[in-house]
Amino acid sequence: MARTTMMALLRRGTPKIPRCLPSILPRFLHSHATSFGFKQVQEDEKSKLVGGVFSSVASSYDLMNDMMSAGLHRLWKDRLVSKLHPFPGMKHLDVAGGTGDVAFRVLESITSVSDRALQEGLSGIEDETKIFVCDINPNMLNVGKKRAVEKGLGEDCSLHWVEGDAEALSFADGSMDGYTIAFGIRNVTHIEKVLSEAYRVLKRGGRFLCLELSHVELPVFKQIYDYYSFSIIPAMGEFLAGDRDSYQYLVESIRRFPNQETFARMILDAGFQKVEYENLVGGVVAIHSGLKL
Ligand SMILES: C[S@@+](CC[C@H](N)C(=O)[O-])C[C@H]1O[C@@H](n2cnc3c(N)ncnc32)[C@H](O)[C@@H]1O
Repeated sequence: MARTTMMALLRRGTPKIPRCLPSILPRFLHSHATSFGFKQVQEDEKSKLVGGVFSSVASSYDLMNDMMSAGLHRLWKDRLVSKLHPFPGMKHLDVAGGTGDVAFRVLESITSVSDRALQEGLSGIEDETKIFVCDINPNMLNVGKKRAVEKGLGEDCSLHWVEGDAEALSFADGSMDGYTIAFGIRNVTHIEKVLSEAYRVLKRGGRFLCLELSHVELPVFKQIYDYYSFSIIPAMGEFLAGDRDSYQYLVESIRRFPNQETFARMILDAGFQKVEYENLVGGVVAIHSGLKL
């Protein structure tokens, strides 16, 4: 009996592969482990988990930012935008733009340059400014759109809200004068892909700027900062936003992010030149910059 079955199989040739296997197989073969805070998860799971974090924190995000940083995030974002040197007519992309904090600042800065030029009687300034806020999470973008309306910018045709992934942008090659990413890059699965996409969409001469929570080296300050991060912030998340786990992830993800030097090297490897960084508050935050020449 067994012999006849074997013969039948041999006559039929190669056994049939289930039809769904080719589509499932690559996922098993190519999905690697990656970090989600201090946990190890599969790569394709990470973006879902990060999505869950930001959907959960969207409505309390701006309040929590103010509470956790004692309002300092506003100064850090001002610093980021001052390094961008925004100008009227600029095409700017703010990736992981969330609720629009950086984009509003870029627009404000451009408006004040335009107003000054008008006051000085300068004419002929090209003003087809376009600022794109790109984020993977529609909940964060929706909070941003509401804020734009509250600020009287609901009808402003310079601001564009785009749902999209930093690792695979929908913008054309060489289409942007500036690219910013604030507190976003440590949440992505492949930092290298984000950097190469930033490089691709920038024009020659375009500026890349990244504001990110970084690494504190000074020993005593580090101890205080660690205590604040791991004991106070998750408790604040629980008390103010009813969500301890998301804030626990946020602090863990900071420790997982490459240090200032390593990250600068990654930006260089993506093709950028004149790469430098500035530490703020002893390295709690760093602003990295580079040019596409
Ligand atoms: C901490 S928030 C920062 C928001 C804003 N840039 C700010 O500084 O207030 C991080 C944002 O990154 C977004 N994000 C995470 N992964 C992303 C990805 N792969 N592509 C685009 N946005 C992403 C989240 O949805 C979230 O809005």
